[in-house]
Amino acid sequence: MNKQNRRLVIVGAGGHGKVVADCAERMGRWSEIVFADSNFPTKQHCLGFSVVCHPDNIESVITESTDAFVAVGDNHARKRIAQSLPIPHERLVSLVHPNAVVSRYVKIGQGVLILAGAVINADTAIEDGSIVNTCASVDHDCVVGAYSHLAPGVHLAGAVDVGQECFLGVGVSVIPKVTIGTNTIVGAGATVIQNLPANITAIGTPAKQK
Ligand SMILES: CC(=O)SCCNC(=O)CCNC(=O)[C@H](O)C(C)(C)COP(=O)(O)OP(=O)(O)OC[C@H]1O[C@@H](n2cnc3c(N)ncnc32)[C@H](O)[C@@H]1OP(=O)(O)O
Repeated sequence: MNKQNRRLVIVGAGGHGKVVADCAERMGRWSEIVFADSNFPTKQHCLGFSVVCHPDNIESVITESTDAFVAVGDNHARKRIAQSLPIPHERLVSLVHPNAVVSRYVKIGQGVLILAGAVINADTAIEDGSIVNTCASVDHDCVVGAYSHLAPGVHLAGAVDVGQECFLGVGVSVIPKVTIGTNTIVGAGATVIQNLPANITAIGTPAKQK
């Protein structure tokens, strides 16, 4: 990709948006990074990058040389926004921080974020719209389902299957071969030692339904 010609529009200029912009800048692939945010026009800048439009008007700033990224922490909102963006799927880019260690045998979807200090080992899949946050690790043969979020310091052992739109809070650990059902939340600091069903919140060590 020619850096001279490409612009990145980040949707969401909140705290998560700052981390995303910093990551994108470090990647050095875009000549210009701007935001679309629902507080526009009141909010004009974020970290020194311009806020150029409201997300409802994002079409006005998208050209053939524009890529986009949705920097919204809430899994369901991120999915909804990503799926309604007026941009070809392949230009909903994934961001991998240069200080993440990602095996070349990892399959990464569109709109994925992998932040500094993350380690992702071989034969793992990180599906569309997922977040592997700062210093999280995902070991061999795992699946992180679409629009899930592994918060900072989450550790997945080998062959863990995290369903779609799950949220694992800061510092969660998961032992090998565990499956976590779709849309389940695991509270900060929990240790998951057995399968968790879909649509629950689990906390504690060992993790149990709240
Ligand atoms: C860069 C970033 O910041 S990324 C974002 C990272 N964010 C996180 O990691 C947040 C993780 N969130 C949590 O752990 C939350 O506490 C949740 C989602 C598990 C629960 O949230 P809520 O439903 O609002 O629960 P609430 O705060 O009302 O607590 C309910 C009970 O569960 C307990 N509880 C809540 N979270 C936890 C937890 N992680 N571990 C153990 N107990 C917990 C509370 O002490 C409370 O107990 P009580 O009823 O005996 O008083």
